[in-house]
Amino acid sequence: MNAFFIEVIIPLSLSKTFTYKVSENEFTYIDVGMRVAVPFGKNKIYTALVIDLHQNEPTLYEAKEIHQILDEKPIVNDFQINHWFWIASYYMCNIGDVYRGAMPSALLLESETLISKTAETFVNETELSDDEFLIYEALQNQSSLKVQNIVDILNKKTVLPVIQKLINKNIITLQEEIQEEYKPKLVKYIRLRKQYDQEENLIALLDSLQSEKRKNLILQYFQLQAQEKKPISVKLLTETAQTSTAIVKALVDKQIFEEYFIKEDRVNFEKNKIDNELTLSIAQQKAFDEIEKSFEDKEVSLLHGVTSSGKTEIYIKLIENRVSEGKQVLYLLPEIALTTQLVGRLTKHFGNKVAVFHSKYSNNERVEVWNNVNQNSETAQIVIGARSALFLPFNNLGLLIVDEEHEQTFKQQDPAPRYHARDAAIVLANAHQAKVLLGSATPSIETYYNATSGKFGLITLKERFGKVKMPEIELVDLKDSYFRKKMIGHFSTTLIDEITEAFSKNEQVILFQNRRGFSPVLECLTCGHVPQCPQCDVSLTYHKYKNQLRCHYCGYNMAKPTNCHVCSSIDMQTKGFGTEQIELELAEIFPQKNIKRMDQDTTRGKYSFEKIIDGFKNREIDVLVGTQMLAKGLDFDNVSLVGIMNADNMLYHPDFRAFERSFQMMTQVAGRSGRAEKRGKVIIQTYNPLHNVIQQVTNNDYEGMYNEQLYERKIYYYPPFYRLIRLTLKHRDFEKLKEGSMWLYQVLQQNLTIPVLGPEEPAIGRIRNEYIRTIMIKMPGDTSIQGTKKTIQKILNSFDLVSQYRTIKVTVNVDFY
Ligand SMILES: Nc1ncnc2c1ncn2[C@@H]1O[C@H](COP(=O)(O)OP(=O)(O)OP(=O)(O)O)[C@@H](O)[C@H]1O
Ligand SMILES: [Zn+2]
Repeated sequence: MNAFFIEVIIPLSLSKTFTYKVSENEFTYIDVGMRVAVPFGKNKIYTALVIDLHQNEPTLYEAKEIHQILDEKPIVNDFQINHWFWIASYYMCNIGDVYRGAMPSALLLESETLISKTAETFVNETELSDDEFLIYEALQNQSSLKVQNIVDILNKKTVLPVIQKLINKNIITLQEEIQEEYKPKLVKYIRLRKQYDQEENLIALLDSLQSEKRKNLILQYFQLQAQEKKPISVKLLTETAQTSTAIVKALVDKQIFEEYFIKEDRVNFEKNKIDNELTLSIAQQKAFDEIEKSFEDKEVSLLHGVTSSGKTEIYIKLIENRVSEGKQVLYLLPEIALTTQLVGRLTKHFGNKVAVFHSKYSNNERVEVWNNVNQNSETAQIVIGARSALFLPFNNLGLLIVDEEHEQTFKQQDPAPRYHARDAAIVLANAHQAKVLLGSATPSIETYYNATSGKFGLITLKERFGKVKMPEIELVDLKDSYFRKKMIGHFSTTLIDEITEAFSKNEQVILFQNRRGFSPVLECLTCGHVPQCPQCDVSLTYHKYKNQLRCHYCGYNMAKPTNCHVCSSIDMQTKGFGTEQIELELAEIFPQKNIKRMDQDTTRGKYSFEKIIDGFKNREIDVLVGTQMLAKGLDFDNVSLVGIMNADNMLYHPDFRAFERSFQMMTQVAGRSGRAEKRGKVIIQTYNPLHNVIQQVTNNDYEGMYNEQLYERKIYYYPPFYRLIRLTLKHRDFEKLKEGSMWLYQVLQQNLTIPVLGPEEPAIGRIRNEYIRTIMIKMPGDTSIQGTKKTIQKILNSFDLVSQYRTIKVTVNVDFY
């Protein structure tokens, strides 16, 4: 008798695929790329992916039968399956990790998933099937259900399709989702009531008003109206008239003014806005032609365009061409840059052909995009997304754009798969015979190396759009300023003067400080004790607003102590400074100004980032103080000044990329200044004004930075000349970890003929009570990478077999930088 089998991937951290038994009917029905529910382990059900159909009975175990088939058509294609296996092999992780990371979790239901009712959907009960109704009803009485509960309720095994249907109807959701609605910002505007359009009414009104202040306000209103020729916000009016909102409100109450609201993004602040028809400048057009030309013989090209050179508009033109050929386009961006701002710019050109995909989207939204891409639907012909968009079921890609390609967030660090989206995009493009365009004002050293050595095409754009000059950068020597007492808190008087000047012209300011919280540490002046995290080897950061000490690694927090835990002295002082302190100091110097902070602490909610961006764009916020979040391709037209509060702490990170990253970060932040018409200004406060990197930033000398760094990389065996693999070992038992990592190091050392370094205790040697050791392997460009990885994998497998080390967790990170 013939037996029929399928080969599947299970969404668990397992390197093997598994064989299941199917009937002959199922065998003819199933295709590669469909999902099947399968039993695995002790009575657990998982959503597995079919990658092969065959008739070879497994020899090591008896094949179980599948539970049920979940799809009518494949939802994953061969391009993806091949790409996922490539990722597993290149990044040395399990195929199950890749599958799990690649699929939206709504497509991976498993027996433990918690299901709950969607908050406000109106449900027409008569339209539900019996099974659907039973689940719906159960959720009226219970806040959540497991898949197993649903099996019991329906008294059948095949429940996943019903659950999927309810998800599609938006009646239920999976529990891990964040449910927060984004309401576009409404701005309050003011106008005189209609009857005062008539002059006699207006004169009568002015005569009747007793209060000079009120009269003045109305006169100011007219003056503004004549000047601005656009809606007048309450804020603008009170500012110009130098009066309080109370007076405005009094006039509203008296039925003289009326208030109305407009959605922020409908108001156009940009003076030289061009309508949908897009004309490239001469320089942009030239770059565009060069890119198309370079695509003729290069798979990958780099667009190296200075900040605000208008790279986005060039991308749009390139996308237009591919879309008209009927091809799919993927536009990858760092998560944080995926603002409504950019999405708006693209949808304006391509209307409903644009789909957006990133981690803050709900499960339902993600499944919808997945299905649209899979069906090659026009509504998802262009996908803008963060790195995970790379896993969507594209079957006809023509172009992949990786914007801000130097951003380290393209590399996934945890959990596996620890892939680099830029590099994985190049591999995917190859399979589709699609082209890749990398874009950046500050390319990574590796990419620039590939571009100058002829592997990639290189297109350079040196001028800003509108021929605006690059910002003028002024260095302030902090040592000198402190010595001459020209400092107010952490602000040099030069910076304060420039801020005052910007305010006087109604221009906005961005201040950059690469550290959140109020100050890094609290120190006892008597005994020198600095409170430490009990679970990690780091000192706690002081957050003034919450009056807390917090650990930035594990989230541990405690109320700020009033006296030292060691010597009981009450002389505790803060050292160093973060964004919170800058915000507070500035608020003291400029009490009337609206100062907001943008860092991890203020942007946790689904749309909190957007809200701050909107407020700033809207000019309701005068100063934005923030961490590197500010450096991600944001486009504001009224920022004339950028201040970098302290350039030095970035430079001294223990990392081979510290100088490259400092250059990128400062150049990018500086690039937010003066983007519309006028040349912007940047003040960099530093103790090292003569430091090469600071000089390179000041002179906008990317090549200088590149050449110097490349030289260092060469002599110290770093990328692009060497590829690095880092092994991280963790255990709660310090001695065991020490022994185990030494064992692993020695075996690697004996079996590899390339540099193996370590085992090293990293700068933070313990996190969440686990001690950490790292081992680094350096592979020269000319070694067989696949062969070396195989050897490493074998050694790791044997490490796992040593019984006393079995509890040591080892993670592998390929190209971890
Ligand atoms: N051809 C064009 N027509 C009209 N406006 C343009 C054009 N090209 C660019 N701009 C405007 O110039 C500004 C800068 O462009 P863009 O944001 O694309 O720069 P960028 O090169 O991506 O800069 P960064 O690297 O700093 O993010 C934007 O406000 C954009 O709308
Ligand atoms: Zn901690």
